[in-house]
Amino acid sequence: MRQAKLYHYCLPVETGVILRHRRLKQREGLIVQLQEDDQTGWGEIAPLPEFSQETLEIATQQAKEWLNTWLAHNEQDINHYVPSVAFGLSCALAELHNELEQEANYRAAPLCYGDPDELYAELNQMEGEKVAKIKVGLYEANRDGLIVDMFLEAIPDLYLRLDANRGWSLEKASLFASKIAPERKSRIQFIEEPCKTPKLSREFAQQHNIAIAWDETVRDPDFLVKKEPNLTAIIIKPTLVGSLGKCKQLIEQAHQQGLKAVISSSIESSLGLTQLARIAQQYTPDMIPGLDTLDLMQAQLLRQWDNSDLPLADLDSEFITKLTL
Ligand SMILES: O=C(O)CCC(=O)C1=CC=C[C@@H](O)[C@@H]1C(=O)O
Ligand SMILES: [Mg+2]
Repeated sequence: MRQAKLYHYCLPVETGVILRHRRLKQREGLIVQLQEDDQTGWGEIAPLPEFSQETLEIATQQAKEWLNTWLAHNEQDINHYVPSVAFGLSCALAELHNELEQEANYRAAPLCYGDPDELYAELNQMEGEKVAKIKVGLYEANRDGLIVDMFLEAIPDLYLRLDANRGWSLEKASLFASKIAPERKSRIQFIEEPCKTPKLSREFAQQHNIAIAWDETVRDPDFLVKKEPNLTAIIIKPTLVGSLGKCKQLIEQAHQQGLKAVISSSIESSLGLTQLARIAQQYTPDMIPGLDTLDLMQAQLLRQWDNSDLPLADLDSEFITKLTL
């Protein structure tokens, strides 16, 4: 006997600089629940404005369509659906079939939203491998370079991930690089998409001997995982990429080529985020995932993130509405 439920959620958030061109005040998405016999599976479908191609309206329409085919035992291949829908449904199916382990990797790389002092305090308390992520390309390249170099000098066991979201020209990226002491460059694990095009990013990496990672490029329709000089990692944001199966394939291809694969958030609620932490633990166990986004929200949804003090909202809360299928 199959049952399916679909909910809409809307949570207050303060995304600050993380989304660059748009400051979200609320994060909206869908929650799906599948039940079969005595098993249950949950999933989150939450297209991210500015990053996802699809709107929430399209995602809702597609989710309803798939759920109705599933209820009729005639389900369609989820890979034919938009990425957020394919991902959320595949998580619900994976839970239903007990294919997603419970153990999670909660060691997210702390994100710096602009105030270096805050990150400094957090890093000094961090146990084990020290890895943090800083957004660059929002202020002057010169300033970014000085701040990054200061962190690397002040904390000798620190590794940094940087993210420019294709914000720099080659000149600006070079100005940034000129501020980093040569002996500290190797502690930049990577810069995600430093320049406006992948071609310029490659040129930058080669000229300055700084590692890069693909994030936006992974979502290009003709993207193929390929080892290249100075490329160390690919960033996988499942909500933007698609089904769990597709993400697993990308991770395997990256590992086969000696590249790292980093599971990263698209600002999902704690429901989706804890699933991402479980996916990271299961498929990229040696890699700290990029999941430090829960604190942008004012509440958690249905599932508790390790050690978070945010209130936990349930299905009866003001943030959730049930939809008809
Ligand atoms: O990857 C992480 O460590 C956290 C998530 C993160 O940085 C992002 C999430 C969503 C949109 C972005 O601006 C940003 C990114 O580009 O990677
Ligand atoms: Mg990025």
